[in-house]
Amino acid sequence: MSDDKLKPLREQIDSIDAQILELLNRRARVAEQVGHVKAETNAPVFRPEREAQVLRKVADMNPGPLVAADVQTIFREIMSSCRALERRVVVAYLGPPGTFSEQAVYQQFGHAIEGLPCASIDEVFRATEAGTADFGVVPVENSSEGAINRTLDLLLQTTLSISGEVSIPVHHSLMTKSGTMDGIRRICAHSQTLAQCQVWLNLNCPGIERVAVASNGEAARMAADDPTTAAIAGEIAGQRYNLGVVKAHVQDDPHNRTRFVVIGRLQPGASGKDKTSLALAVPNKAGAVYNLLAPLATHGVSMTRFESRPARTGTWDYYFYVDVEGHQQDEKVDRAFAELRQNSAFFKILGSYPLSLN
Ligand SMILES: O=C(O)C(=O)C[C@]1(C(=O)O)C=C[C@@H](O)C=C1
Repeated sequence: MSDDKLKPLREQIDSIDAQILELLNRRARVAEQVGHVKAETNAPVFRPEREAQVLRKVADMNPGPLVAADVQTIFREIMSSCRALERRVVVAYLGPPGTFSEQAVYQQFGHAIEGLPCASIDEVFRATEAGTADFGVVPVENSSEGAINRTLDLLLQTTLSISGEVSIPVHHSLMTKSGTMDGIRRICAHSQTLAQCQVWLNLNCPGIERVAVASNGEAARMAADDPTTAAIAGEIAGQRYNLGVVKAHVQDDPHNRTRFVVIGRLQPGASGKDKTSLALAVPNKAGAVYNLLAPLATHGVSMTRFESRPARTGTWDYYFYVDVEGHQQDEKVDRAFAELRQNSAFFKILGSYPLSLN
């Protein structure tokens, strides 16, 4: 009975799908032409500022009933596939596959890329600096645990620039091979993850040893090999290694998020809604930090993040990591930076890039 009613509706869907398919391939052929123009001038294939503009535009134009975020997900994949016709970009990230870093890669680049899982954050920087990867994606801060210090240290030294940011919700699950805690003697996860779950673990698993390992993906792999080991990781990592969920959402903060940055040789142009990251240091004397930041206020540039990190060179006391609204090519940002540079003992623009969509 209901099939009789479904049939004409499905015929409509089939006809619309045929039109979508035709349009998608028309779009892809234009992207191929863009690829030829870029190849003639050796221009970069991935243009994050253009992709950000397209994603903002489709969200603004979206009449519904599809929700804007879903429309953006669809268009991100369309652009990813079109981009892959020009060239498939290689993106290094903290592996193994199944980590939140891999999710961040797909959220930024879509799925039509070649992922390069690396054993450490250092390795992601090295692979990108060496040109083995076009881009790297590294975690920079977590909403519960704060800065990822290794990334901050490496950003100071690298010749690469930040060309994008991605923020993703981080929900951790306790998982084992059997899906129960029977016979479990240790719980493995990355040290940041253990810290993000410590209240829950103290309450629920007080007597079980906690072991920090290189990544949550590695913890999941270990749990798959050993029935006495439990892993805390994202459920995608658990699925990859066939683990059973003992308890979902064991992170202490239900709104836990991690922000990642994209690093590479590319320096994106302005997209209209951008952010610039800086690293600075001042001589250790009274009022120095206040004076350092005064030019931002003078030129009306908003600071969205301020982070300090002890300098380990012995030359200065602290490095400051500052994010401001705007692109370094914006006139007021450029003027403020010229003054900041004069007040600083160390001044490095880490990169200007489009604001993340979430
Ligand atoms: O506009 C471009 O430069 C393109 O290459 C096209 C396109 C797209 O599919 O819209 C693909 C890749 C770029 O990163 C940006 C946009």
